[in-house]
Amino acid sequence: MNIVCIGAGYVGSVTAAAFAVLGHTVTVIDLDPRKIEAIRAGTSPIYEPGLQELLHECAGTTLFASHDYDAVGRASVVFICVGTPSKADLTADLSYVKEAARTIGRHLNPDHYTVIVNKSTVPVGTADLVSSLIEETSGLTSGKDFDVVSNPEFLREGYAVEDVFYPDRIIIGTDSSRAKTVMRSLYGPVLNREGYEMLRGAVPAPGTRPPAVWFESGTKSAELIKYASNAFLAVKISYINEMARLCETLGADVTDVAKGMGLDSRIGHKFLEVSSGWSGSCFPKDTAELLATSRKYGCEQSITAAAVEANDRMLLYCVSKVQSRLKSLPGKTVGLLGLTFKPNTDDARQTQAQVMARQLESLGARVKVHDPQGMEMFRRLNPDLAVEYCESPEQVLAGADAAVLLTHWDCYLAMDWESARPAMKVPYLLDTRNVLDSRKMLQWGYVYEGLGK
Ligand SMILES: NC(=O)c1ccc[n+]([C@@H]2O[C@H](COP(=O)([O-])OP(=O)(O)OC[C@H]3O[C@@H](n4cnc5c(N)ncnc54)[C@H](O)[C@@H]3O)[C@@H](O)[C@H]2O)c1
Ligand SMILES: O=c1ccn([C@@H]2O[C@H](COP(=O)(O)OP(=O)(O)O[C@H]3O[C@H](CO)[C@@H](O)[C@H](O)[C@H]3O)[C@@H](O)[C@H]2O)c(=O)[nH]1
Repeated sequence: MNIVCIGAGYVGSVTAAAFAVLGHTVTVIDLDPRKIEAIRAGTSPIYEPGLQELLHECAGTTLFASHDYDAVGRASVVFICVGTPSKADLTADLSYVKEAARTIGRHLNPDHYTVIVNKSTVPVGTADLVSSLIEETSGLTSGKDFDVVSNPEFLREGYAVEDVFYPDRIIIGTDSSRAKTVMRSLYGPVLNREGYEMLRGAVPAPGTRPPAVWFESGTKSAELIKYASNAFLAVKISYINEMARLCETLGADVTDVAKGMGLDSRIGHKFLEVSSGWSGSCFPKDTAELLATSRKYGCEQSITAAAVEANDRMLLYCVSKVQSRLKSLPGKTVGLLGLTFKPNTDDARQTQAQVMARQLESLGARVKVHDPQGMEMFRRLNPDLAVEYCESPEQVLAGADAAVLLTHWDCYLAMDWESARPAMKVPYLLDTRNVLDSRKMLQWGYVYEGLGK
């Protein structure tokens, strides 16, 4: 099939590479010339494990990149994978989706049927909006010349390649049987887990993951499934983080509590890992949009609202731990390890580190930071922060009065903490992920604190 992906970001570049490796002819379109150049050269425009290998395999043979929309006229399927960040009023900014829809309309081929698939996370009703914008600029008729399908994406950054080939479910929101047939044929190899042979071991062996579930619904339900899923996961994390604070007060251990809870198959172990809170380019904006829309329709999602509040409180609680340990922050140096919202990504949009660095600076502390992949984006997104960017975690610890481990990158787990300790002015370490060996850290002279213990 001839496929187009509009947007070469975290979703678009992985989606495009995956379908290209499965043998389709794919053109990825972006406005950013650096991303186009990178894909053409077979190099990854983002840091995502496994993506580089996929791009290397298909760039220039089945995968092409362009800044113009000409390939839309040849495509049977056009994916929309552009960003939907929050606007000032916290609703989703649909300007990129609308612009993409209008431009697709100007390039659609009237001589053949096209399916336009929205993968961006968008408010309920956006598929209908996209459909009417395409009708406006193409002069074609929805349901006859083209259909718009809602196909929300559930990939996780850091595991995006694995998730695209081995999704839990594929949600297809459309009433058009013609569009459903096209989508089923496109996703056939993914449903049948056929990607493995072609990927030469880049993803888990067949049989190690349960089969994907194909689920059809109306467009509105499909759009809401995405927000409902993200909000539910955010609730789960906020729940365990709040429980962690209770554990500290009562003398229980949240790791044991989470393990014990997770043994109930109705609850499960996933998303019960303690942290300073959830963050990143999805949960904050998606919970905000869900709340804004639900309020607009007089149907506030109070559980999601509580999860957001608890999440904000959790981060302030971590700041207060540092503050109470150091007594006063002016003149003190605090090191932050981890600027991305999770390991194995360079994505530094809306992270815990961003909020914590701001809080600490406003309280008078000097802040030093390190991240193995996220420093460039963090610096670009936070030009007003006066933080010192360090080349190594050891450099962050040197001379610091306190350090906070925010993101559990492997390099922080593997570093020589024993040798790094003497360089700290005060060896206080707050491990917000509970990933370091507390016994060893204490033995090496750290004033070590986890969360919920
Ligand atoms: N990042 C994730 O893990 C993830 C997972 C699932 C769903 N989503 C959703 O998918 C969407 C995309 O997310 P992302 O993280 O990939 O975004 P991103 O910001 O990384 O990438 C979006 C890309 O679209 C390009 N773009 C914008 N307008 C364009 C236009 N008119 N024509 C061509 N290109 C255009 C931008 O230049 C950018 O490269 C969002 O709605 C997001 O919520 C993201
Ligand atoms: O037990 C946990 C699990 C996660 N987190 C944090 O929660 C945030 C989100 O983590 P994760 O969900 O793994 O990252 P994303 O890549 O943002 O993926 C989420 O957001 C995507 C964009 O919508 C969806 O596609 C995915 O299904 C959904 O998991 C990060 O800050 C994590 O550190 C925790 O604190 N504890």
